[in-house]
Amino acid sequence: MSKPSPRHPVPGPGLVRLAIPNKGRISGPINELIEKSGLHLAEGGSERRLITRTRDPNVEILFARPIDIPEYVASGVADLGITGKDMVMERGSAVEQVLDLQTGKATLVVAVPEESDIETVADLAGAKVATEFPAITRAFFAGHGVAVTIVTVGGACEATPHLGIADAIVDLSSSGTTLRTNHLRVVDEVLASTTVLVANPASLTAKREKIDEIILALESVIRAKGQCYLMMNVQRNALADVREVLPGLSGPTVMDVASDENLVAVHAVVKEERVYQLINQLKRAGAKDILVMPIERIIR
Ligand SMILES: Nc1ncnc2c1ncn2[C@@H]1O[C@H](COP(=O)(O)OP(=O)(O)OP(=O)(O)O)[C@@H](O)[C@H]1O
Ligand SMILES: O=P(O)(O)OC[C@H]1O[C@H](OP(=O)(O)OP(=O)(O)O)[C@H](O)[C@@H]1O
Ligand SMILES: [Mg+2]
Repeated sequence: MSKPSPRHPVPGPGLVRLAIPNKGRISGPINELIEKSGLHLAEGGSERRLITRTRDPNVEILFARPIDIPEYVASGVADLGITGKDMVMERGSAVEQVLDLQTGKATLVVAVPEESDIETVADLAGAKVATEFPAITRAFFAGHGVAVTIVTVGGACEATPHLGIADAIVDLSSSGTTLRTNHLRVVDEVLASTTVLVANPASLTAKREKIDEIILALESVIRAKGQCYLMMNVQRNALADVREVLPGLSGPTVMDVASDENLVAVHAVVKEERVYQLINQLKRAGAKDILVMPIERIIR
C-alpha cells in the first residue's frame, strides 16, 4: 500500500514555517504579537486552520498544541516555534532558544497541602507527586537525590493531594490564586517559564537571513511594550526645566517650530507607567500641547 505524500511536507529552502499555539492561554498574546510585528496572518488564523500564510510570502504559520511545538521544530516540520519554555524542557527537544518573548510568565513549583508537615524537597522521599510535567519532575527530584513516585495527570493537578492521589504536586503557578484556593503551600521552585521563540538548529544555519528578519520584527514589538511616545511644545526659555524632568528616559529630541521661533517641539520615548506623573511635572515645567501616543514597534 502506498502512503499518500503529506500535503504540507518539511518546508523547502525558500520557506520558513513558524509553529504557534492553536489554543490555550498563550495563544492570544502570541497572535497579537504576530499581528503587531507586521507579519499578519493572511486568513486571520482561525482555530481550526492547520497552516496560514502571512504577509511575507516566505513565512507561513503552523498551528499546533504548545506541548507538540518543540518536537515539530526539532524534527524540522517547522523551522521556528513559539511556546512555553516549560514545554521545551518537558519534551527535552533539540531546539535552540533564539528569543525570550517575556510573556506567559509562570513558575513551576513543588507544593503540598497547607497542613502538611513537609517543609523541604528532601522530606518528600518516598512520596507521590502528581504533575502534568513528568520529565521535568523526574529530573528535578533525581537532581536532589530524592526518590518519589510520579503520577502523571492531564490537568487540575491541584485537586490530587485532596483526593489522596498524591502527597505533593509540581504545577504551574502564576498569580498564585489556584494554589491559595486549593490550600496548597509552595515548598520549592522548579523552573521559571516564559514564552520563547525556538529554532531548528539546521534551519538556523540554512535560513538565517529570513529567521533574523522574523526575530527583528518580534523583538521590535517586545521592545515597544510598555513604552509610549510623548510630544509637546515648550517655550525656548523653559526648555532646560522640561529637560530636567525628562532625563533618564531615552534622550528627548528637540526641534524648532517653524511658525514660532520662541517655541520648540520636544519628543521623547517614556515608560507608560510614568506618564501620569510625568505629565503633571512637564506641565509645571512649562510644556503645553502634550500628546501621548502608543508605540507599536521600536527597531534598533
Ligand atoms: N498561569 C498559567 N498557568 C498555566 N500555564 C501558563 C500560565 N501562564 C502561562 N502559562 C503557559 O501557557 C502554556 C500552557 O499551554 P496549554 O496548552 O497547557 O494551555 P492552557 O492555557 O494551560 O490550556 P489547557 O490547560 O486548557 O490545555 C505553558 O507554556 C505555560 O507555561
Ligand atoms: O497561579 P494561577 O494564576 O492561579 O495559575 C495557575 C493555574 O493555571 C494553570 O491551570 P490551567 O488553567 O491551565 O488548567 P489545567 O490545570 O487544567 O491545565 C495551572 O495548571 C494552574 O492550575
Ligand atoms: Mg494548562
